[in-house]
Amino acid sequence: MSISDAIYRPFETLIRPLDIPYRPLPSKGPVTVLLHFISMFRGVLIVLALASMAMEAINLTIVWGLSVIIDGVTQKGASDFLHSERPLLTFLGLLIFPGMPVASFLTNALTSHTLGVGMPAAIQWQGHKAVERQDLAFFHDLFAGQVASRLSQVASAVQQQIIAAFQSIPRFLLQMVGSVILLTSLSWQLALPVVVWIALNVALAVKMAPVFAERSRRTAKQRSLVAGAITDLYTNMQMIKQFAAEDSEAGAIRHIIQKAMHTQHREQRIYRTSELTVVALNMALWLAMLSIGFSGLVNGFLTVGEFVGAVYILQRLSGHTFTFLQMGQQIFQAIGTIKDAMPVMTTPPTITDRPAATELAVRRGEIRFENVRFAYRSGTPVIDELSLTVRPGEKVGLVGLSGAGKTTLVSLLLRFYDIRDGAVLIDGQDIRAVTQASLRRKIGVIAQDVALLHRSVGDNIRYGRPEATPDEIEQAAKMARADAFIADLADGEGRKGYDAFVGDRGIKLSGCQRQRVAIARVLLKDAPILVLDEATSALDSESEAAIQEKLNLVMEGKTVVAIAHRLSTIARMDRIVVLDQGRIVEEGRPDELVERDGLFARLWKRQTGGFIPEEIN
Ligand SMILES: Nc1ncnc2c1ncn2[C@@H]1O[C@H](COP(=O)(O)OP(=O)(O)OP(=O)(O)O)[C@@H](O)[C@H]1O
Repeated sequence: MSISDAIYRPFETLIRPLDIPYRPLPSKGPVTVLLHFISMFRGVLIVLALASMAMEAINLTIVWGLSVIIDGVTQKGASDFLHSERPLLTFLGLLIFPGMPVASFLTNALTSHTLGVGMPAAIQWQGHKAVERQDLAFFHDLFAGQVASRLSQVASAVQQQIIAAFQSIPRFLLQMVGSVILLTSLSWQLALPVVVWIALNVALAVKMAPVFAERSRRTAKQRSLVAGAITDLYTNMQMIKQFAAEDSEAGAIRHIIQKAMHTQHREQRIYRTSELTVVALNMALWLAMLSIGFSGLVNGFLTVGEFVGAVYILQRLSGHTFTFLQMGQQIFQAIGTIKDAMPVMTTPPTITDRPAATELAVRRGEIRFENVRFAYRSGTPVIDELSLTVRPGEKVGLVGLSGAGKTTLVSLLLRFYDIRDGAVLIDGQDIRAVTQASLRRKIGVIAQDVALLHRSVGDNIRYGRPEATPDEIEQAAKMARADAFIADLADGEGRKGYDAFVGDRGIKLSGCQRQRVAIARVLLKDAPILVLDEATSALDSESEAAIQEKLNLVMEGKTVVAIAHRLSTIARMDRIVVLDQGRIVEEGRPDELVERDGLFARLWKRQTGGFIPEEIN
């Protein structure tokens, strides 16, 4: 172990932020959130407060010693004083060294190594655990960038302020009380203006606190709006460039930044005005103290040592009021930041596992929707009294006009939303009575907009089954016919094949290649139920034939619910269910439905080039 390890490791490992068990954040207000995090680190924070109070006590003792030395030397002469007061001088010397540097190192190491690193990590981790539990509707309502920026703003604001508070508040309080006591012991006439000055400062702080809090909250909100808008822009850069909308988007961002600046200016005005008030109070205190001091020297109720001591105390006290004021501002800024981020961190998730939730056991793979009614927040039912049984191993195609409720129905099966009335059952088990994780593990999804993470292709396929071996991954890729293009992949960092990164959301792969990766992923997952959300967009016939062939492979032996747009998929289904405004209006084999001259037949007839048109007149 190196010397540096021996010195710093204990501070670095004093708290292990990622091992602290998750506790839901209180939702009663920003102060309760601050207290929540304070309680997480209370031991270290108490030590920090004691260490910084020790530093202040040392400082005050040195000031007291200084006035005793000045008076002793003037009264007894230097050499007599040195002889008679040796123990006092030794004590003061030990305080200066090693007392002061040791207390200072301890405070700084706890502040920077232990809390400065550990606290934001813990806050970010706990915040992430809170966000991760949220249901999909939460993410639809917020910019992802805004969520991320709020979390990191909270992490940095909270840690800075908690540390500053524990380091400075006890120290400042001790300094005030100690200064008043010390001044009183020197001369009560000197202590009096300080007491009045403290009372006026406290009154100012109490008056300004709510104003600071409100202004800070507004600034934090504007700041996260800027971050959210910019993230939204960068995420959709391709679309923006397609419309050559860079200039108009820049105009919008400019407007948001301008607004944020305006809010910050308003906030800073309040702070500067309070600072000016504090300066005026300090000036008044200096004037009062100097007048009393000089008249004390002239009239003999003060010695030179007492006067020098008083000036030194005053100089530190008035200097620290600024630090204290700044800290007050920062604490309010932190409270504002927390207040703004509270909806992100403390909204209780609406979809949760019941305490007695069991693991979903799929033996046959039957899906049953029983009188299901569902509406998004807007209120009008999107699924209306719908009953449908998908037999084990059956392949059901959902067909209907855009907005009929097909995607919603599939989201309900995955329990992305909870239904208002009715039940969704898999092999007789209500999906609300089983854990969400076990439900989603049993359902493979191939969505029309294949989402890939910015990781290697291999890792994206492994997402289907995290414990899969490299051999199994390659096997799945081979079955999905993805192996050929994967072998040729290379990214900017020189990674090749399965290790090559795919770009944000898989942007570096073609649509067809993304589909194949998605198919390999689902093949690897090998879930008994498959949900297929087919793209409406046209594929060239060769790609379509290739994808269809792979889909056959994935669907084999599974219960399938497919949002089917392509004729080739529709034809392959055992049964077609036609939805209109959240209700089943027709169902049957594809050929039967063509015969029956209903909505499906109309959709079928209007097909051009093999795809169902989005709208019919
Ligand atoms: N997250 C959401 N919040 C609120 N309303 C939604 C949401 N998602 C869908 N809707 C609404 O619910 C209705 C049904 O939408 P859904 O996506 O289920 O239709 P769909 O049949 O899958 O359509 P498409 O074929 O165009 O994908 C639509 O009116 C839509 O506006």
